Amino acid sequence: MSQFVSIRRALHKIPELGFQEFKTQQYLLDYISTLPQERLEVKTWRTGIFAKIHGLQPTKTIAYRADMDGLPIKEDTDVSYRSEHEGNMHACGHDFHMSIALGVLTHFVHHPIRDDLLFIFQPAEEGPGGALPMLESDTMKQWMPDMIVALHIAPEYPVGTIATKEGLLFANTSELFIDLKGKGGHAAFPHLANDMVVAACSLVTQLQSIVARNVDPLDSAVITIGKISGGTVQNVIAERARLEGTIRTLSVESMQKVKERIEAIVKGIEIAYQCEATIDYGSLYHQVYNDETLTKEFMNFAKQLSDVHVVRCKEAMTGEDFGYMLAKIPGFMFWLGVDSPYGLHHAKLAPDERAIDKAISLLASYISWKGNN
Ligand SMILES: CC(=O)N[C@@H](CCC[C@H](N)C(=O)O)C(=O)O
Repeated sequence: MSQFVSIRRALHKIPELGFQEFKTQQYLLDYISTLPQERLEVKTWRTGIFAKIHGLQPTKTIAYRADMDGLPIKEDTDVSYRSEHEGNMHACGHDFHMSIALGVLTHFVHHPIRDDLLFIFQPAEEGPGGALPMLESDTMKQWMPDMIVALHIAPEYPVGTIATKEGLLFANTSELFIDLKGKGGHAAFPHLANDMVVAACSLVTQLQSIVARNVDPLDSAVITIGKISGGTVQNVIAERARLEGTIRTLSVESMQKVKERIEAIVKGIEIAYQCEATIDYGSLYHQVYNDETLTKEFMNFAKQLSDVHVVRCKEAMTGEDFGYMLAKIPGFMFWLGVDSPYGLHHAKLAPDERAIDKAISLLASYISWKGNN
């Protein structure tokens, strides 16, 4: 087994939620401290890490970003290295992203190139978002790169395939939390209460009409309610209910429109169910918009490699706070095929680890080429 597959397995065992990546950060720092230090400079930022490799005669800085957090999902695999943090799982591949970053970093510590390289280990991608505050940190201002690259595992593509496109790759996202407060009461006397379970069910159904009836069909949007909670016991009418979800839109205009419609529908629920409602949009993520020139150049570069198959994909309704970095720094993100029968955010996600060494070798050759030219 390659060194970076065992690193991935070690990281897979210790998934931590956003801004709680303490063990993960320590693991990465411990590994980085074993490397030759002459050209390395390492700084921490909250639970994240910046690692700079000083180039031989730098003309620019090339950055590579890997996210670090896991998800609050109970792993349902029987692999020997499954999560030891009950209830948390690396179900979005960030364990892959980090081990690949360490592999590329290790390569360049041993084989420095002309340009400076900056490795960014970023916390809290799944929420509340580490990219924006990290971008505004003093270290980032001091080491601001000239270009930036990141990847995301893609269960639907075979190992050896990468997929990307110029321009828009991932959607604009906004979290969505709606709290409803009515009047609880005895299950036998519904006329004396305002039932928030019924209000919540009606609200979920009405929210689905927004995408169907208010968004331009040629401009995609998604509203997903991933979690509903409410009530206390089977024979008590619920006084409170909470909906937790996410909004995805391809355009900024549609995001605005969707929010206006959510607010109007929620006002209607307040009137119809004689309750109070509050809406919280949580964290927002900027769309991932790939630099046209750099993406095209990368795709052309990768096409020349015999063991890489390049696909020009469609945009996806996934979100990524890497979009904030791309809004400021030219660069791109690409999908890395890992061929799992279960998708991202699934408790049985089983990415093929052969993708790790393939990604390290692709990135090492691309960055060597880019950082010497
Ligand atoms: C690649 C990926 O799966 N990203 C997450 C980002 C979540 C953003 C935020 N918590 C939200 O739900 O809006 C995704 O769910 O797309």
